[in-house]
Amino acid sequence: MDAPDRIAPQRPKGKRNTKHPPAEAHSLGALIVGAFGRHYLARLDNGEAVACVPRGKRAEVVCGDRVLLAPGHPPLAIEQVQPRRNALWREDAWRSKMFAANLDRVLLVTATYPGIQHGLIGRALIAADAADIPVTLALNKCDLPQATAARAEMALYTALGYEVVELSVRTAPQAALEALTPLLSGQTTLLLGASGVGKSSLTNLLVPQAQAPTREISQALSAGKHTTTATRLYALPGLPEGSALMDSPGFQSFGLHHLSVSQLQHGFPEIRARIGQCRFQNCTHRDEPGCVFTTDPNAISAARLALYRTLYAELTSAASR
Ligand SMILES: Nc1nc2c(ncn2[C@@H]2O[C@H](COP(=O)(O)OP(=O)(O)OP(=O)(O)O)[C@@H](O)[C@H]2O)c(=O)[nH]1
Ligand SMILES: [Zn+2]
Repeated sequence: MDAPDRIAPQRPKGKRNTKHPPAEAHSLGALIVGAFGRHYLARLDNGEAVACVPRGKRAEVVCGDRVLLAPGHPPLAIEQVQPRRNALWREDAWRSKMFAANLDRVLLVTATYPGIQHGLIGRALIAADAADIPVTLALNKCDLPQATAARAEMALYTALGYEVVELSVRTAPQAALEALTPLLSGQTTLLLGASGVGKSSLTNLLVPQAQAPTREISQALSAGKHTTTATRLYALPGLPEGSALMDSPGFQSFGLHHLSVSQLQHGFPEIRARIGQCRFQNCTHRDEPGCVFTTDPNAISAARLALYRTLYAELTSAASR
């Protein structure tokens, strides 16, 4: 952990430095609800929203973090990040970057049209599994004629034990709300999906006030150029206290480079289920003789095996760099 993330040490009694009082004495507890590059928006425990910035250059702060802020004039300094329950990484051109913390669920939206992106789903399932965060898959645009074929494709995930919820956000918004309410109640949910699946439609349905404040906030923080990679956390109106939706527009892919091979394998339920069934105990399931995934065509689908092998190559080449 970087030094700026650590709490300021307690000074001995009687020698109190009034310029830098200990963090515990006056600091304000807050939740990071907006991340715009190096500018953050936090909600204080009294409900007030304030702009804040990390104290150290290298301090890592993400949406969903619980923090302690130094009192003063905004932007307030982020003095400490509380230990995270979990975190997720996103990939940009060259590296993985942490972007979300303290989640209860990932809601991954796909759509009958323009089609299901199995690579994105597979990566999301692995990233979330490694962070121990449950995933619910949503199939949107079930009003379209492509629904029958898409449903059949999604049956793969149901068979692997994942929950798949069917939605028609645009044509049946009330039914979508009813299907999602039990999942979202009292939880912090990260909403993800490829462009065009209906994610904005769903965000607007769940958080009607989402659009306007975002513009104001990003202008106030004069971080307009960062808004495409901004991550925000919205309280969900009409649901119990603590129900929140995290939105990360511009998200393209999960960062998986920090994962180990065993985390990768654990992220595939069908590989997890066959542990110990290959000839070699340390089989990597690529081209070893007697590998159950090569010899038994029912062990895993061809596409999922190909995804596993691609990710294996990515992880091991990243590790050797
Ligand atoms: N038929 C149908 N179309 C939908 C549904 N939900 C959203 N759409 C349409 O799908 C298109 C994409 O929806 P958006 O909400 O903009 O999707 P998005 O995932 O936010 O896409 P980006 O803005 O590109 O990130 C729009 O034309 C929506 O009207 C649905 O349930 N059924
Ligand atoms: Zn094997």
